[in-house]
Amino acid sequence: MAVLLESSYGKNLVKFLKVKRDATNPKKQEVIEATCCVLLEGAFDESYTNANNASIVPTDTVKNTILVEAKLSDVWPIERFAAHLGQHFVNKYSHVTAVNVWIEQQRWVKYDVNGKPHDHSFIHQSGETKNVYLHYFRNGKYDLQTSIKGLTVLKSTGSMFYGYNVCDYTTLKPTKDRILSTDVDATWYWDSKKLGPITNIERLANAGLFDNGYDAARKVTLDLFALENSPSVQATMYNMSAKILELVPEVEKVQYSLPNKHYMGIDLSFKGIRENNEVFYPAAHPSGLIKSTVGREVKAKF
Ligand SMILES: O=c1[nH]c(=O)c2[nH]c(=O)[nH]c2[nH]1
Repeated sequence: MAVLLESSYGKNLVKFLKVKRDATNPKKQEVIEATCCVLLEGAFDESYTNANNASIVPTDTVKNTILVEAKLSDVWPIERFAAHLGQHFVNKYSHVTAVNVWIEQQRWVKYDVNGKPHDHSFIHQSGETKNVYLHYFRNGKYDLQTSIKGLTVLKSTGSMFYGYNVCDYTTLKPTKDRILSTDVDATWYWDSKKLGPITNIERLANAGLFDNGYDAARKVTLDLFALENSPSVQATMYNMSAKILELVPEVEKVQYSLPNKHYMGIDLSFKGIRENNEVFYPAAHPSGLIKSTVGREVKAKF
C-alpha cells in the first residue's frame, strides 16, 4: 500500500517586467523583471491518491494570480511581493496550509548618460540575479531568505594559498600570489523573530530594511573580495559572512557557496620562457567548491 508523504504544486517560470513611474516626472522610471515560482501545500492529497480534482486551484490560476497581483500591488523590493503572494494564497484558499514563493530578479541598472544615471535606460548585468525564497505557513510562521547569485568576480593578485595539509597525494604548490575568481552565491536568512509577523514586512520594506540588507551584503562581498589579501576562499567567505551579520542585525545567518575557478599557469619553457606569471589558462573544470553557513554565537544565560 503506497502512501503520499509530501506534495506541493503550482506554477514555475512566471515572468513579468513591471515599470514604476515617478509621480512628478513620468519619464523617470524604475523596472523590475522577475521570474516567479509559487507552489502550494495543503489538503490536496485526494487529487494525488483518489483522482479527485475538487481541491485543486489550477496552476493556471496560480499564474494569473501572480500577474494580477504584480499589477495591483507594490513589487519593490521583491521581498515585499513574495510576502504579499504568500499571504494572498493562504487568505484566499482555506485548505492551503503553506506557500512556497521563489522569485528571481534580473539586475537592470541605470547607466550614465552625460555624467548622470539616465531616467529610463538600463544595462542588463546578465548572470547576476537577486533571489528571494519565502516559505509561509498558515500558523503565521515563515522563513525568508534573500540571495545574490551569479555575481562573477576575479582578482589578479591579493590572494594566497599555503600552509595546507600535505601528503603523498599532494601536487599543489603553495602560493602567496594567485588569481582568485568565483561566481558569488550568497544567501542571508532573515530572523523572523526580529522581523515579527509577516504583516510587518510591508512596514519594514517601506523603512528600507531589505534594500539596505541587499546593498550591505553586495558591498561587503565586493569590498572584502578586493581589499583582503585572501589566505583562502574559506577565510574570506567567513569574514564576509561575519561582516554582514555585524551590519544587518535582522539577519540570523549567512550562507556562501563559492566555486574556486582555477586559472592555471602555462608552461612556455619550450620557448625558453622561464617565468610566466602573466598568461593563464582558464580551466573549464574542475573547480573547487567551498560552502559555509555562519550564524550568531548564542550567549549562555546564567
Ligand atoms: O582557497 C582555497 N581553498 C582550498 O581549500 C583550496 N584547495 C585548493 O587546491 N586550492 C584552494 N584554495
